[in-house]
Amino acid sequence: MDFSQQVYQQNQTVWQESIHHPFIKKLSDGSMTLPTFRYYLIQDHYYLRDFARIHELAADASQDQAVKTLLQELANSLHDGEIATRKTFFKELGISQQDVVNTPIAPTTYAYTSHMYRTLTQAGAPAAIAGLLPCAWLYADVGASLQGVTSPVPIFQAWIDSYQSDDYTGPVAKQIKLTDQVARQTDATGRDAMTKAFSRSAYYERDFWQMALDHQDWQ
Ligand SMILES: Cc1ncc(CN)c(N)n1
Repeated sequence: MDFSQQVYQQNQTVWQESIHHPFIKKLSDGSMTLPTFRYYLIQDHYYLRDFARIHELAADASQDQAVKTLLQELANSLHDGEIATRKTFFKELGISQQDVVNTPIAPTTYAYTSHMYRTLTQAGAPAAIAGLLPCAWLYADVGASLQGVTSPVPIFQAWIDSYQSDDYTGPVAKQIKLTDQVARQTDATGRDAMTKAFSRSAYYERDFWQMALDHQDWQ
């Protein structure tokens, strides 16, 4: 069985807790408050900046030219796709640069991004690549789970649409293939580090939704 399928199956409990999380329910039925959505978007702004940066750093750290090229491509598609879409959400909701500056990174965002940097520096590019995968893949699954659902709040629906589009799901398929390719080129110790990185990211993905509902802070 491919590495991706193996870790996907191993992490189904936490994965399904994400897909069925009250945050997703509130987005799709329109009951989420705008302050909660704004909180999520600002934390996700911090997250996506580091997420893109880790693609670039993993590309630099990778020995294989094809892997480097694909990671760079994925970083570019993040900037042109998801990060660009978020700029339109910020505009629509009137979230300014000053609002971002005034909002500290929250504990779960801090822990999740720190986990990805730590994985890269301590376990290397293959584990970092595995740690990036739940982020991409889970949101595609969330999008798929909401096919046929229309949120009554247009900006929530725009968020849902963005994870159902081919522009999003195309790169995800490439990222799954890339992770499997890297796993095949990695020894058992390296694959063990990849497995841990994937599981920890899946865990933080679920906690990210809860962080937003709780408006988590450092108190
Ligand atoms: C925390 C998180 N995880 C995943 C995604 C989807 N790339 C995201 N925007 N934010």
